[in-house]
Amino acid sequence: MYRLVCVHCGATYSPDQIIYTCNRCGHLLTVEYDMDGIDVSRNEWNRRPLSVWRYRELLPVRGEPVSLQEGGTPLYHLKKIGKELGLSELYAKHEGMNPTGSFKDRGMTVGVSMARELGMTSVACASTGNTSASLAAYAAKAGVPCVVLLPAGKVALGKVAQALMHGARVISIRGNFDKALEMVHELCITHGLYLLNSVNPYRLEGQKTIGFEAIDQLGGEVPDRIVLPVGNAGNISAVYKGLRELESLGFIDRLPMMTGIQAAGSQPVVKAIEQNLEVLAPEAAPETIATAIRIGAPVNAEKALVAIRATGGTAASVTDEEILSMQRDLARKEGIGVEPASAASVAGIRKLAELGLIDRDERIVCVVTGHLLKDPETVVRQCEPPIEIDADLPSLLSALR
Ligand SMILES: Cc1ncc(COP(=O)(O)O)c(C=O)c1O
Ligand SMILES: N[C@@H](CCOP(=O)(O)O)C(=O)O
Repeated sequence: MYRLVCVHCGATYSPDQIIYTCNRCGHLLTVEYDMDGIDVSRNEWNRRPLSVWRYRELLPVRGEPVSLQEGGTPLYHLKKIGKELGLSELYAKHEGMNPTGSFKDRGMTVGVSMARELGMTSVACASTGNTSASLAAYAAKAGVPCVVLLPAGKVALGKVAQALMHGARVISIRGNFDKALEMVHELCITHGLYLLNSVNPYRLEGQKTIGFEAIDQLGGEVPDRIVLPVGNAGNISAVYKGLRELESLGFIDRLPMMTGIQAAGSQPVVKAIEQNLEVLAPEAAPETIATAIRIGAPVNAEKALVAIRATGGTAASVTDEEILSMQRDLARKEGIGVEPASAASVAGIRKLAELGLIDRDERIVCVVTGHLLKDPETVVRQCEPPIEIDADLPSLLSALR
């Protein structure tokens, strides 16, 4: 049993209402379960395969989900990078290993399943790329038409390719992501499409399972810190919400310090934390090589600020050069291929460690959110091109010298 509750004024709504913001105050809604009615033990969860659906008692879907086998992503111990930073317990949870290559699949399996349960017959989103790739795939699986709005010229090639190939109607707007989200929200309200951006409370339920899995992979131990790249701030809010639920079930007895990392050219959440603002000041012209987090007015900011402050966490920004340098280090020292936005979480930890702002004994889980192949152009620009040679051994030996 659950209901929808406004995160700001507490107004409540029935779970079968198609609603994304509070009618009373305009803020976002969240899913609130009747915790006394949740009947499951940790042992029962541990007997199931590691996957979003291991945690189904804390998810809103009641029927058979629309699933592409999401979750169950690897948690890698970053031994070399950790050693360089003096952090012996540094881990990366590689969300790029989901079916469409990003954490969005955890959200979409739940969001698209709910679309079906609610009787919705078409879905839509705005996207910096990954949300659209994921929604297009899950809409294809569910057999519903899908519309996606992208900021023209600012979406990585692999992501556009995915949305197109999975059969979405792909529209590029001459404007940024924030504008695209405003437009698609209005389209959905006025024309009855189901909105599957992170303003959708059900979608975020799936994303909270990142935190559940990380704890299970650490043998049930809560990490001291969970670090996430922050764009629209849905993911950090979702992980925090999930951990609060585990705490209220008595499955964990403390919360990790929630830590958000943004790009220097797009850092409204970092500024709000640094300046102790109650309400975040949007950035009109966000810019970064990490296009996935090129977002100036994060819609989930209110929840993210609570998550960071309530857990004694922090927020920090990293430059594009720091992001790319960590993308190369993860690839070359650890064998982990991620897109630029994803490298931001580990780049942020490098920065915090170098500034002496974190304890070296901490056990830290960095969420790396999307796969390297999402943005091949940024990869190729950083690397020497292949050498072309004649097809004979002497030419090969000469090239290798
Ligand atoms: C790869 C990647 N990392 C991080 C983010 C940021 O997540 P959020 O918007 O939930 O803060 C996004 C998109 O939102 C993304 O696509
Ligand atoms: N990075 C995201 C942008 C935010 O989308 P949201 O629906 O999670 O808020 C993307 O991939 O589009």
